[in-house]
Amino acid sequence: MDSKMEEKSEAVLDMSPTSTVGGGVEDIYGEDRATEDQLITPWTFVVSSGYNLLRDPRYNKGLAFTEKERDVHYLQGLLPPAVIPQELQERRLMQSLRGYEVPLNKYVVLMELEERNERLFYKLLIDNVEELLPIVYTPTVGEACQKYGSIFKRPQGLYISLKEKGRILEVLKNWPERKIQVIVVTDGERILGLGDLGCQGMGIPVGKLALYTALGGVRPSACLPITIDVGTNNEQLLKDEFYIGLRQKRATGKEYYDFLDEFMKAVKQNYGEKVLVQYEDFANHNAFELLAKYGTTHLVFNDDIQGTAAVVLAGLVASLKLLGGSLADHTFLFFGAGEAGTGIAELIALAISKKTKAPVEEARKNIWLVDSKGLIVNARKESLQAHKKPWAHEHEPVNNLLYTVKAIKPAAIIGTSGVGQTFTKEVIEVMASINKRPLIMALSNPTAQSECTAEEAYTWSEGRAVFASGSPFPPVEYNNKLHIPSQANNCYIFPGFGFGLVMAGAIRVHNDMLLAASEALASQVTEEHYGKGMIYPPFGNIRKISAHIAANVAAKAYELGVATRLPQPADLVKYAESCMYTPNYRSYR
Ligand SMILES: O=C([O-])CC(=O)C(=O)O
Ligand SMILES: [Mg+2]
Repeated sequence: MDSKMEEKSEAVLDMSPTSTVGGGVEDIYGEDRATEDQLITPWTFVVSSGYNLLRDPRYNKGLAFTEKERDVHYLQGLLPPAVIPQELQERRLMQSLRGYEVPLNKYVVLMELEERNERLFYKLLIDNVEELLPIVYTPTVGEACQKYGSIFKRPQGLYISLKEKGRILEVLKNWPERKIQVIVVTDGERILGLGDLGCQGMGIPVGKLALYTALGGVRPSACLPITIDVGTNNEQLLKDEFYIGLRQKRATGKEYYDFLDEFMKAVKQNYGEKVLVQYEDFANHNAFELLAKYGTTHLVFNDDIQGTAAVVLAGLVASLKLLGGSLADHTFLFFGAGEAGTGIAELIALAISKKTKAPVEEARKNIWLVDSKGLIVNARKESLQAHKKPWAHEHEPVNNLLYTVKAIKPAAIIGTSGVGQTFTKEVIEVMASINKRPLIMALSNPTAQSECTAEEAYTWSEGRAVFASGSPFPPVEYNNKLHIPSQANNCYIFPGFGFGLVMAGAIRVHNDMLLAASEALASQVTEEHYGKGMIYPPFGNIRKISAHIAANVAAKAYELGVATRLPQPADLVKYAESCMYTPNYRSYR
């Protein structure tokens, strides 16, 4: 970049209230204030018609355009004569989708549909959520990220790479929508349990935001997927001729944090205080720091730390119906002490402390964590990362999961390590010998990273396990009884949680909102579900569940004084339902 350009790009960032150039009220894009040498984006809005209308995924209806619409919008001749309703389009597409055996092919077909006809895509997703969730989300989305370079067709979100350093605000302005409510951002360093996938991690923000709309009701145009590309340490990708990202090792330290700081500032400048930034699949060594750093200045939420925590806490609370006792009566053992492990552990401790009025430090004592070096104990405290230190309890060192289970005798083992097949037959058998109903949570994603399968958990515990996993498993018949595994995945929480924040115009996230979301989810599990061994409600009702979560979260935001949309609606559940995006076609004048 030459020095003149640099000057300009710095100038564009200088839109502080102290700038000497005047600006109109709510001149959030700096267009009024800009001087001649400052850069702005020349926006135009056009009415779509004819061929362009068919190519516009937001408004395209394909063969569902009525005769009148075809007349008025210059579509005659551009479509075959048949006019078919959306329901028939849906039926036809589901039939063709079911014809594909390979899940990745289904993924590609669905993404193409999203690119072609957005409302039809969401109609399919909402009406067939249980069938399509494993395609647009874990496990298939993991494979899609691994092969993203080969299946890439069109960008579905914003790529912000180190090449754009100093110009991130301009890059944000290249996105065609201005009224963004939710951003999901990754830097691709820890995609599910698959590790560093660099720029190809984009599949995750795209998938998460599809669920924001389908499960939570946030309108698609208000969602923005972002991948921050600071390089990758994945040698295989660096050598892959089809890799779509920067071919360099990851930037770290000051360079990384300065870049993220520019991003966070640009986001606030461009979209204001109320845009939600959801951090997704960052590596542990950055995730905690980013959340702590921006939690006090921005509306940020880390799905892997906080979303997973709220979901798992809900499942634990629900499981008490099957296990008996209260949270404070049980011992929990985590295998994996990263974002998910410590995030869940901390929220359990907070929930116990609120209930028993004991200090959080006291509540932590029945919660044990194992990392790659073994049980986290006091003797290791000096060398532990900050997020692990609160979990160092007094115990002799143990560096094997089986021995740890024997020593700690937990009611639940919760796998959050990203390493598959670690809950062995011996581990489950010991859990079953200690507990009448051992709670086994194999949370790592995608399926191959699961600590054990549902079938293994039921078989090895002779049908007594209460089982939940991060990625879906089919029901298992054991001893003539059908066991229905639960899917303890953060997608139960984040869509409703984010929707609640947006609804209330919240400007900060608070732990009490996580507890509120968790309670709302647990309250949706019924006796019928318990009877089948389930500790989460089925996904079929997810929009209703999301409305309850959103309402509880919004209520908490109002109570805490961080809601800006006033006055508070009288019935928040009804209000949430009434605000949700619906995918049926609209009629065009
Ligand atoms: O994406 C999912 O399925 C859950 C999640 O956040 C992760 O595993 O990182
Ligand atoms: Mg994640």
